Amino acid sequence: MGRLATAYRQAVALHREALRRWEAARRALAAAGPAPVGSPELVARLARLGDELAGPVPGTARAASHPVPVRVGEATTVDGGFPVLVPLGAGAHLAVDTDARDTRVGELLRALVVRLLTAAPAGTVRVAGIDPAAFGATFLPLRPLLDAGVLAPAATTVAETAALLDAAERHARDAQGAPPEDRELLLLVAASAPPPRELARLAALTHAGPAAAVCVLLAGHPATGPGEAPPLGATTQLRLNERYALLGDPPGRPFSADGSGLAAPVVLDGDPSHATVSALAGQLARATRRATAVTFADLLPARRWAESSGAGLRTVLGRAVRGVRLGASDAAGGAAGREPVTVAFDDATPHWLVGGRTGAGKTVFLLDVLYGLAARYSPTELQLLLLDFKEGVSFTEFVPTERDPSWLPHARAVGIESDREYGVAVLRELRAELARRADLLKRHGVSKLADLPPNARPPRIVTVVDEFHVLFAGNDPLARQAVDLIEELARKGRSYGLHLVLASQSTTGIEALYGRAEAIFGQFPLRVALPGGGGVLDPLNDAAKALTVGTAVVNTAGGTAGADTEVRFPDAHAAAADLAALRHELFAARPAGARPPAVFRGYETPRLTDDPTWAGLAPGAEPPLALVGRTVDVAGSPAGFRLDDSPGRHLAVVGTAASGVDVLRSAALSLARQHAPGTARFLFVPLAPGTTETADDLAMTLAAAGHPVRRLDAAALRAHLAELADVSAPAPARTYLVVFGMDAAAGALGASDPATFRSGYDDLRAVLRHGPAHGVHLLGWWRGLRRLTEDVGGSQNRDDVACLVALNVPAADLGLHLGVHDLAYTPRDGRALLVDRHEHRTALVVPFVGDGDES
Ligand SMILES: Nc1ncnc2c1ncn2[C@@H]1O[C@H](COP(=O)(O)OP(=O)(O)OP(=O)(O)O)[C@@H](O)[C@H]1O
Repeated sequence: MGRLATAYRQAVALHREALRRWEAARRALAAAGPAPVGSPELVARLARLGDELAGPVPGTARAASHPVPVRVGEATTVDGGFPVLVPLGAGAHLAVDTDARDTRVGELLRALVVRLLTAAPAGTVRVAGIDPAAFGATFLPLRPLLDAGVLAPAATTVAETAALLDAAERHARDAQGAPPEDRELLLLVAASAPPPRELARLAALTHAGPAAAVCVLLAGHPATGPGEAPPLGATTQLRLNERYALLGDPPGRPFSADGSGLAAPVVLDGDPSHATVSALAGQLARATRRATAVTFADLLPARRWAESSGAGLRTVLGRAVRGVRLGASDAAGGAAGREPVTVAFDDATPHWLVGGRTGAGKTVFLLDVLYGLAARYSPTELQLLLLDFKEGVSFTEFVPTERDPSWLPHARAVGIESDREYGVAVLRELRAELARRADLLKRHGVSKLADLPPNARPPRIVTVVDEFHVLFAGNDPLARQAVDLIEELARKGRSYGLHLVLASQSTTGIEALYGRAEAIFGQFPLRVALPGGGGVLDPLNDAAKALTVGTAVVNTAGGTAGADTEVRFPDAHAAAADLAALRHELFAARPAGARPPAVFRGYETPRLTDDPTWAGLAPGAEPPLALVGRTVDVAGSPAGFRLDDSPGRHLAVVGTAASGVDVLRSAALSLARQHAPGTARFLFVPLAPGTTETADDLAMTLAAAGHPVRRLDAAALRAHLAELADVSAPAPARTYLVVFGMDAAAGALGASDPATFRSGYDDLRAVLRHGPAHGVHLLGWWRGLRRLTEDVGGSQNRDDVACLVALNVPAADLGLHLGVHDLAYTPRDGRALLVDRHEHRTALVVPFVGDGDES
């Protein structure tokens, strides 16, 4: 038999598997029958068969578990040529004795990479190159594959090669432990031989067997230099001479009986065209995108509200990103595996710390988690407190709005663009809840929530604080309170089913945390690093370095290296319609009598007439309530003062801010509403410039409601004060003296009466002391704190005006006036500090703004 026929038989034997799949090829073989060696007919049939045998059906070869026949070139004989294929894939490797500085070798290696990738299903083969001799140039023509995430940047230094081999060995170990269908092939292509140590490691991989799912293409082996080249396992050897390549026997499927290899010299295939490489890269990138797309539906359970939160809360966050990190980037391009990644609030991970620069997907991540939880647990199992400190819309979708009156039934309180005071109020509520739960556990004789009988078990509460660094900003008393509260809640919350999620762009450099960060964050074992959020991980853990938007590292060991899972999570913003549908579904299923969450919107300007407390005011209330705004607390409770008959029940509004007028107006209007017509009189004294109109408006409004009203000037004010100060006179009707710009009365009040030697201030102070007992109350706006102090007769008399609304007054001055050290107040637009000296009450409030249509 001629050499051609022998080689032909060898080739057929080698490709038996491929032939089985190729029905057409089998038929061609059967039809071939005996043909004379060298006949043109046989050569033609061989050529046809060669085309068909060029490889398996593209995209079907499971190269990780079975070697795939891959074409290397064409054998030439005197009778003609035929394609030569070698087995490559798990457990079958190739070595070339010349390195890629010989262009034929570089071309061959690139052709093999492209063919193997073409043969295998997308996402099942990843490629990493080693190219110390040409500094990676061998792989440059494959650049599109790099961009598609299939090819890792080539390792060119010893360190990079060693790191790559670390990853490859990890990959081999993981693959050996994985079921064959889950393995993916790592194709390691050494364009030239690495240094001896690394070469030995590479050689060892060729002995690791098919289960390691590694295929090595090693050029420049055996090394020509001194020293023994390490023996390779299961490797087809290719030797180059000037014109041809000589192919050794493939492992397990020898061409020859005596080990001499293929009897015909081979002309190696040239470079794949750029178009081929680009097309393949495009196709793989598309397939990767399809395969890695994680959708919002992936996060949802089969049944709504079917889970119990007894032992903890659990939700699916996304899918694990599969694959080895090869060098600086991930050759898998972050391909998502099938395995869902679950995160939990339980004994092991009671609290979470989330980091990520702005735009890294923090809001999306939080929405994914919140909807995932809300779909699994009913509101009797889970409640949410959501706090956002940045300008934005993070949690707006959970609260009723005009456009969408539904809300998330789990949400108890939602703060949007929150004030720090609101944050502290929420934390205080939580601490109160913690105390209630401690009592409950004690009564049942158990030490943690999970041990309570199901019918007595309160819901777990997850509190999310987005941009929490704002809460701790500065080093003022408020920041310290916040830190204290967080520390206590973090320490004790675990046992009581209270869980915290602190998210921020920066977790370092928070002054108020100095010396305590470790104690606090030590209670947050679950760390989530989004892009730019590596700060939540251990400084030695760089797992978050190469993250892209849509992926995160989840670490369950406080950020220490080795406990990382990279996860791809869906873009909740892109699935807004699905989210809304789910929210509506959950809303429709809310328990009977469910109430919407308490909402605090930092930017909102409340109006008296919209306030539910105003609506509930009616004549006959004793003592009457002077409403001035809303408290910055969880419930948004009314802010005001009860004007009873004890000395000092007067209201001073202090500060130059024009909103002082609105505060007085709200107080006067709300008081008027609590008196039947004719039972209280209102004396309006507009002294500050620009207040006449407001005073007149108010006077008209109250008169229309049947209340006796009068407008006074400064002189008349003094006369009335003298009258009202006379306690021997019969008590007048309930009287409210409403003074806009009390400080402007200095001239009128300061002068002493030549007959009695009394000044207006003497009368004023008498009214402040004794007025309330006679039904007389002063409501005054002072533009400066010093004037107020002087008017009441010095700070020793400050209790004579016990109700204070401080607008833009510096905290230091205010603290001095009140005799309070370390007052936590930062004056700003739209906020005021309410102080009731009798009730020892201090609260940040949002004063009502007037709209002129309270009538
Ligand atoms: N899983 C994802 N897949 C794809 N795109 C995403 C994903 N998560 C977020 N994005 C996109 O990234 C952008 C930023 O997301 P997001 O609003 O959550 O960022 P953020 O960290 O909250 O930003 P900021 O703090 O500035 O508000 C959005 O355009 C969003 O669509």
